[in-house]
Amino acid sequence: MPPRPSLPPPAVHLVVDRLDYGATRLFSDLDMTFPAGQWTCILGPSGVGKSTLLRLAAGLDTGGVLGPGTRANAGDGTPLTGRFVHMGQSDALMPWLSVLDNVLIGYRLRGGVPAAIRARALALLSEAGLAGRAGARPAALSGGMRQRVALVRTLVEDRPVVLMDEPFSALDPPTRLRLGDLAARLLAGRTVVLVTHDPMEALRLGHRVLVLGGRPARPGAVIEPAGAPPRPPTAGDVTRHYAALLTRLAEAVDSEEDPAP
Ligand SMILES: Nc1ncnc2c1ncn2[C@@H]1O[C@H](COP(=O)(O)OP(=O)(O)OP(=O)(O)O)[C@@H](O)[C@H]1O
Repeated sequence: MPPRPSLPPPAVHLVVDRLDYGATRLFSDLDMTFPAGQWTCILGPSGVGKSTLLRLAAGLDTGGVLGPGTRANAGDGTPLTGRFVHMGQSDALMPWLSVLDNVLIGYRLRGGVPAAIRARALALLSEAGLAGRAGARPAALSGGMRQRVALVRTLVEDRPVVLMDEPFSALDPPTRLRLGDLAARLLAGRTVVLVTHDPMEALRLGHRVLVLGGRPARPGAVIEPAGAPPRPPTAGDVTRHYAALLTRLAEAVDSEEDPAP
């Protein structure tokens, strides 16, 4: 059984009246809700704004000029502070800390690491194929190993809302499959927003799958594959939606490269 989150998962409500980078308006009149306890997987062309959307949901600085109505809250309007964890594209590992201390850095900064959390971190490192690496420094690891450490750090945080930006991108396909299953199992019942470039991964892991496209960027129609995640790659609804999702992605890429006059 996955551990129960210490707090019930809220929905995430993101409103962006506008976000500009110079003359480019990345978002305008965006209003999205990520339902409580579900995985929403977001795909879209490179540069469309997926990482920025995730940063906005996390309340992080985007470096852009925001409209005054921009806000990210729980579905009931309360702040998300302390209830989410954000895993960005960079692994953000501290080079001077060991793998285990990197995984536990949130607890260390908050004043202490309970013995049960330390044991859980070690168990998760083992499940992520990093048994025996707990004492290593990040520089001694491959890119895929470092990404797995960042994933374990995210999982150990035990937050009801999890925002992940391409968490499996540096992994070989079998490891990617295995760690996707691990994350789905451990994060069942949480509110998860996952950015990925992999339609198969989105259809395997998502309760809801959508493509972000256009400029300003907008979410397309939501696909809701049947069955509980993680679905095997051969699941009927994974294969059934795969071609349509690829087509939607290709259309979104085409519209980026060849905007209408
Ligand atoms: N701090 C910034 N200053 C200027 N432009 C920015 C900044 N951050 C993002 N952008 C621009 O905003 C757009 C969206 O970036 P973002 O990283 O969100 O895209 P993405 O969809 O996540 O791309 P990828 O799939 O390649 O990771 C890009 O054109 C990017 O160049």
